[in-house]
Amino acid sequence: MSTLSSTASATASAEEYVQRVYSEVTRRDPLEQEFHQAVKEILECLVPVLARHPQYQANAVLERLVEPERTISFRVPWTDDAGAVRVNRGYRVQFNSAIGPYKGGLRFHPSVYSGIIKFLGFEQIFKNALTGLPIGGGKGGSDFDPKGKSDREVMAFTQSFMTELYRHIGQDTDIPAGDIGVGAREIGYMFGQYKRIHGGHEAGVLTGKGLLYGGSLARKEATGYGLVYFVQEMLAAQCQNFEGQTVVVSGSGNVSIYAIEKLQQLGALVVACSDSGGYIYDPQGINLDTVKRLKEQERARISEYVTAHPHAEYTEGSTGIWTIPCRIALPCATQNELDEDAARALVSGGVIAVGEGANMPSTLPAINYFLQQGILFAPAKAANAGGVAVSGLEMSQNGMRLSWSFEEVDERLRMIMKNIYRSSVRAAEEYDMPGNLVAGSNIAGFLKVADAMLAQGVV
Ligand SMILES: NC(=O)C1=CN([C@@H]2O[C@H](COP(=O)(O)OP(=O)(O)OC[C@H]3O[C@@H](n4cnc5c(N)ncnc54)[C@H](O)[C@@H]3O)[C@@H](O)[C@H]2O)C=CC1
Ligand SMILES: O=C(O)CCC(=O)C(=O)O
Repeated sequence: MSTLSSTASATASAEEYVQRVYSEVTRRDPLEQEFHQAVKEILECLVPVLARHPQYQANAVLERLVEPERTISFRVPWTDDAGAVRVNRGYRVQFNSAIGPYKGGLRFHPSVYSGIIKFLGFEQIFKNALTGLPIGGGKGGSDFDPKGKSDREVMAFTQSFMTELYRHIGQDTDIPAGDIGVGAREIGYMFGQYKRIHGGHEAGVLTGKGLLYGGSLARKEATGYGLVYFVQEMLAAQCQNFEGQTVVVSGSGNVSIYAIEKLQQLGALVVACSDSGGYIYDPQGINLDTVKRLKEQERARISEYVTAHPHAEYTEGSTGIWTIPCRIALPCATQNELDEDAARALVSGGVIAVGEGANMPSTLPAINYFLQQGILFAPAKAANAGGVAVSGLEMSQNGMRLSWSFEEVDERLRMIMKNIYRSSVRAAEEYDMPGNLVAGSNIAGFLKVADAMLAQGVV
């Protein structure tokens, strides 16, 4: 066979393999749509890798990758302020430990079900591999809604959640952290309960802890800052930077707030942000002190921003934010918040770069549209890996019983984001998709995990 026809037949066989694995995923768990979407995006990028390296198919690497090593689901009973007993469902998916202990956040949001936790856990495997740190992939959470709950109710829920979760986690087995609805308050209550049940001060069992009891400086800032560092690399490769650029950032939680902070430090004009109720547009530039006060202290709605800044506008409904003309857009709220219509609106509005701070914020048609239009696109797995990377650094500090300065952690974060950018660019080039960081990051993450799996035999 000529080289050309043997390459074509290897590609056809890899395509058929990917299709078979994907069909099996959808057949086994037909309702887990977000998980299907995450699997589809990755598997499609892997065709050239599988064609070039038949050992992955021969050893059923994909079949093993899409099946979590362990899935835990449990009852979480707690008592509300009126004395009524409430019951939520808790989850922890321990997806893949080929390169280290399971690592990934906990999400508390009413939309949580197995499909959300599995998509997040699956993404986490490759993201964690990209950081270069020895951490495997996992994720967890609950359909508990912290919105409108008193501190006492949140404490009662989180203590009950940890009363079951504690037996499945540990500093060398599985290390949870925060995600949507889980911040410093929730991590603090969970750490207290873990310590009480388990005994001893096992600092490395959770990350995102408060600075007084084993947390790392710069963990709070890490995902947002890391996202901006990644996009900075992508812009620099085109001789561009953030100075004077108009930026739209969705969400107003942990990731968004610290992305906005770093953007403003770098001279960008951030004109909009949002929450699940709607978005604010402030042509003079978002006042971050007001957003921090509303979101970090008062747990208020973003609509209240206009009380302090009457020249700004509030619009109900969060998706309209993408119709605001801007040069750079950073979706930092939630999955599938940016669809193809939104992508078209952004391109019409002059966007040159999109960086994903949230996990899977863009739908597949939106991603394809950006790529077709030549928009610089920083995919979540690579661009938002700064949070888990600094969680890994928090674990290192806990293990060594010391604390690094903010500057030291921030510098390490900057280097990690630079390395993720470079390895994604390199992998895209090696597989003939130059500039496609979606393919590059999926391939670079996959190769590390797949080779570690091969080295460890059929487990
Ligand atoms: N916290 C972290 O270190 C990391 C978070 N992420 C991802 O970043 C995203 C945001 O997470 P966090 O900031 O930690 O959560 P958070 O709970 O601090 O904030 C979430 C924000 O998104 C808003 N939101 C929720 N649904 C929305 C919608 N449909 N439209 C507009 N706004 C909406 C909420 O009102 C809130 O302002 C999630 O996708 C999460 O998985 C990714 C990597 C690390
Ligand atoms: O810091 C961590 O361990 C997890 C962060 C996270 O959940 C994510 O990267 O999506």
